Amino acid sequence: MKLELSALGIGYGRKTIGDNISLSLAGGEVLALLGPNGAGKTTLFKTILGLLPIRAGEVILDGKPLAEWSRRERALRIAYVPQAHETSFPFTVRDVVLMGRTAYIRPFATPGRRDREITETVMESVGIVKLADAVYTEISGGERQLTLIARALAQQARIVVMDEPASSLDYGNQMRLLAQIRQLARAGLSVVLSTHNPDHAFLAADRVALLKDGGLHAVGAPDTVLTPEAMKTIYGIDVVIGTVAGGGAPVCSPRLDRMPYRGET
Ligand SMILES: Nc1ncnc2c1ncn2[C@@H]1O[C@H](COP(=O)(O)OP(=O)(O)OP(=O)(O)O)[C@@H](O)[C@H]1O
Repeated sequence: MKLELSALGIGYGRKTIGDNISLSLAGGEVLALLGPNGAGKTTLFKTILGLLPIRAGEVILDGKPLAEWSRRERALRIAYVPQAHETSFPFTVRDVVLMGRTAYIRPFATPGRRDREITETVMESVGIVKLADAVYTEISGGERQLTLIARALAQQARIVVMDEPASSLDYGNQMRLLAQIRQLARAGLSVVLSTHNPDHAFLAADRVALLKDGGLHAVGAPDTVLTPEAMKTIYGIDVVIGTVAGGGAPVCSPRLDRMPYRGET
């Protein structure tokens, strides 16, 4: 399963948000998308998913333009983890996860045993079994995020698009999610995730794409793209990037001597 964006233009109505975005995603690859607030990450994801119209260029899914796949065919191939703050009806967590099986259930049919088994398995794998009967609108932001991740996994698509999947998770769940993303990639799935944390890209991504001012600023391996120069250009922050002794992963750390509060008493 391969996803290709070719000179893609994204936006809303007459408003252009991004242009000339060309990217490809291979099977088994994890791509992290970074960029400032409002850069267009969610807009790009929604365009890839067919939720927003393509303004220019093409999205090619497995050799065929996105528009030529039916909604159901797309759902069998691409799963989406939206940002968790988007509201929803008061379903139980189990029902929300089961919704990931929709594309597999015939119209007017009820979920079968296999759908229910897969639902239980993915709830187990993201650690939300104890929440299964809780009402989705009455759980925490992080628990909602885990529920949406489980729903996407239940969909068993070959491509998973995740919009800031770690943003509300505690430190343990962030690391477990990143490990799970690597596990999905090892199983041949492709994952695109947006993140505001460069360390997450170092931990889990094969490639990084930096989105800025409506276009791709850089695409490549995390250690070639996430440089102090790029962080300064994208976020306006001076950082150092290095590996922590004692087995730590590469980290991006702000330079204390350049922090705005430097000099305060
Ligand atoms: N429904 C909409 N109609 C018109 N413009 C929109 C709409 N939703 C978002 N925008 C605009 O599109 C731009 C990109 O928004 P988007 O949500 O894609 O950014 P993002 O990179 O995901 O940001 P963040 O990191 O803050 O989540 C923003 O300037 C925003 O104001």
